[in-house]
Amino acid sequence: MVSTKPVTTASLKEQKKNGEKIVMLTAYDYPSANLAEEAGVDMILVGDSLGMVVLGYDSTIPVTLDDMIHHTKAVTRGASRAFVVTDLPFLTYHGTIEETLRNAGRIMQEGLAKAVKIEGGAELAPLIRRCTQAGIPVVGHIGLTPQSVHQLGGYKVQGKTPEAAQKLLDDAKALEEAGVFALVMECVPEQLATLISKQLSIPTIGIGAGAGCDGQVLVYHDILGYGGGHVPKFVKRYGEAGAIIHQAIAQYAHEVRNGAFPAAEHTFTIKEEVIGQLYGEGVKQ
Ligand SMILES: Nc1nc(=O)c2c([nH]1)NC[C@@H]1CN(c3ccc(C(=O)N[C@@H](CCC(=O)O)C(=O)O)cc3)CN21
Ligand SMILES: CC(C)C(=O)C(=O)O
Ligand SMILES: [Mg+2]
Repeated sequence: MVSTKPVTTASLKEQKKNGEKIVMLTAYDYPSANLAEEAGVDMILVGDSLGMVVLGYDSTIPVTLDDMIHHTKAVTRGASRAFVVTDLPFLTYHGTIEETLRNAGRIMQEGLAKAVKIEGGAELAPLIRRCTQAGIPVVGHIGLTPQSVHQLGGYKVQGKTPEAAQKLLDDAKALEEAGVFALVMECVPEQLATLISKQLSIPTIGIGAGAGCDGQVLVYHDILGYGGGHVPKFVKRYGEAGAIIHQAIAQYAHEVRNGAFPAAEHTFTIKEEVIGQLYGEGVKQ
C-alpha cells in the first residue's frame, strides 16, 4: 500500500533509518508527473537531463534557468505527494551567493519545487550553508556530474583510482556537513557508493551506483523505452512506450489515408433539413 502522506526531507531520512528504499524518477511535464505520482514514487527530479531527453540537445549544458522553471511549473501541478527536486542548470550557482540564492529562489517561488540539486563536491559547502540558512533544501550530486562533461572527457564511471575514490568520500562527507539533505551519486562503483552510503546519515540516491545506495533514480524515458539517443548501461527498461507510440501513430496515419478515420462516432452532425435548406439556397459545395 502506497502512503498518501506528502514526502518530506524528514520522512526521507526516516526511510533511510528504517532501511526502506527511496524511489526517485525524473519527470519533465504534467502527465509524466501525474503518472509518477500515481505509481507511488517518493521523489520526482526535474533533471536538467530534460535538455537531452525532451529538448534534443546533446548535453545538459545549453539548458537555462528559465527552461528549468517552465518544466518545474508543469511537474509541480501534477504532483502533490511526491517531493519535487529541480536541478540548478549549468552556471547558475557559480557566481555570487546572492545570484545563486536568487536562482534557487526562482525555482522554488515560480516553479514551486521543494528543493534544488547542485553538482559538485566540498567546494560548494559555503553555498549550501547559505541556501539551507535561507530555507532552501539542497540535494548534492557527485561522481559523474554531466554539467562538467567536457572536463571529465565523457560520461564515464568516476572514483576508480584510490585518490578519486578518497575524494568522492571526502566530498560526500563535506556535503553532508554543509547541510545537503540527500546526495545523488552517479556512475560510481558499487563498493564505493555502498561505503559512502554507510558513512552518511542522509539518504544517498544512486544512478549507476549499485544496490547499496538508500534509493535509486533513473530517467523517465529510459525506463519506459521512450526516446532515442544513447541509453546508459545502468538503465533497466520496464516498458516499450516508444514502440507502442510508434505503432499508434502509424495506424492513425494509415487510417487517415484509407478513410477509416474519422468514423461516425468521431463526427458531429446537424439535422438533415438544416443542411437541406442550405443546399436548396444554393450554398457552394
Ligand atoms: N537519457 C538520459 N539518461 C540519463 O541517465 C542521463 C541523460 N540522458 N543525460 C544526462 C545524464 C548523462 N548520463 C549518462 C550518459 C551516458 C553514460 C554512459 O554512456 N556511460 C557508459 C559508461 C562508460 C564507462 O564505462 O566509464 C555506459 O556504457 O553506460 C552515462 C551517464 C546520465 N544522464
Ligand atoms: C540523472 C539525474 C541524476 C540528473 O541529474 C538528471 O536527470 O538531470
Ligand atoms: Mg541533472
